[in-house]
Amino acid sequence: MTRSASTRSASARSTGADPLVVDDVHVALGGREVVRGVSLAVHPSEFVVLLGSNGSGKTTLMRAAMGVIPIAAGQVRLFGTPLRRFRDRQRIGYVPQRSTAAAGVPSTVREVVMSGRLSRRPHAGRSSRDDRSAVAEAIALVDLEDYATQPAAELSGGQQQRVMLARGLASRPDLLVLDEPTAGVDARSQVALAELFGRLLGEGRAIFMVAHELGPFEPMIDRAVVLRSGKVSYDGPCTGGDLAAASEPHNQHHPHLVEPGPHVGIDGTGAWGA
Ligand SMILES: Nc1ncnc2c1ncn2[C@@H]1O[C@H](COP(=O)(O)OP(=O)(O)OP(=O)(O)O)[C@@H](O)[C@H]1O
Repeated sequence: MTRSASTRSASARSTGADPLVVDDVHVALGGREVVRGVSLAVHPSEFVVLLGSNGSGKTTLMRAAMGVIPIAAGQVRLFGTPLRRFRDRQRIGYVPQRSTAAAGVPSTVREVVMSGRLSRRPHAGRSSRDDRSAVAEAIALVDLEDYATQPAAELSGGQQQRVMLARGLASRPDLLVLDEPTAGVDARSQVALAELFGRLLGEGRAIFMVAHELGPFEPMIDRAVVLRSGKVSYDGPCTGGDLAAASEPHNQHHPHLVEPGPHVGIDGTGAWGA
């Protein structure tokens, strides 16, 4: 069992700058402002989830915070450095929404995961021993050792998502940024993912994740931030009625907040599904 979220944060927060600070950020897409003055922070070793109904701006905010799309106003700081000056990309493992390992290129699982080391090797070239051991470690973390030399495109959808997660972990990031990593992932794999997150958080890494359901992650989450029409409608603990109230009436994606289902503990089977 992992330490409680609050204990983890209290001990880790004393060291280093916050992995992510979003300060009054506005983002426009197609001439429409879809993120409207959002502020939030992810502290060291914290697990923060971003919730909200479809179209509330979660992916847009995450992409803007990662520098993928421009910010119209406001500021993002990564590990204390303004986004435009941030160069330590290896400190962040970003796994975008619906990312699959099948990009039409016949790369093996190991090659896809190795591409996650590029931020540590700006001049490319041959991989180092450290690169290779980090890649092996990341593949082991998602339990895909048996598939390392197989073409990634031949794996199931769930396995490909794990390949992309391993790619995000390959640089041994201090902040993991994940856009719906559990979409379409079966309950057993979610439990395994929660166990993996518990280990990463225990090592002092922070996680910022877009989710539609909290499932087995709930006990380890420090804070939930809810977006509604591009604005923060809630920022606080992910238990209790306040979160459910903030999500109303757009809580169709958070059925557990309305009607708790059977609880899946993080000490479950720990095995990944297919
Ligand atoms: N390229 C684009 N051009 C114009 N509008 C866009 C574009 N991409 C997204 N939008 C709009 O921006 C709004 C926010 O979309 P976004 O994908 O950030 O929401 P979301 O909360 O992540 O939704 P979901 O839960 O469905 O992933 C939506 O109204 C969407 O239609």
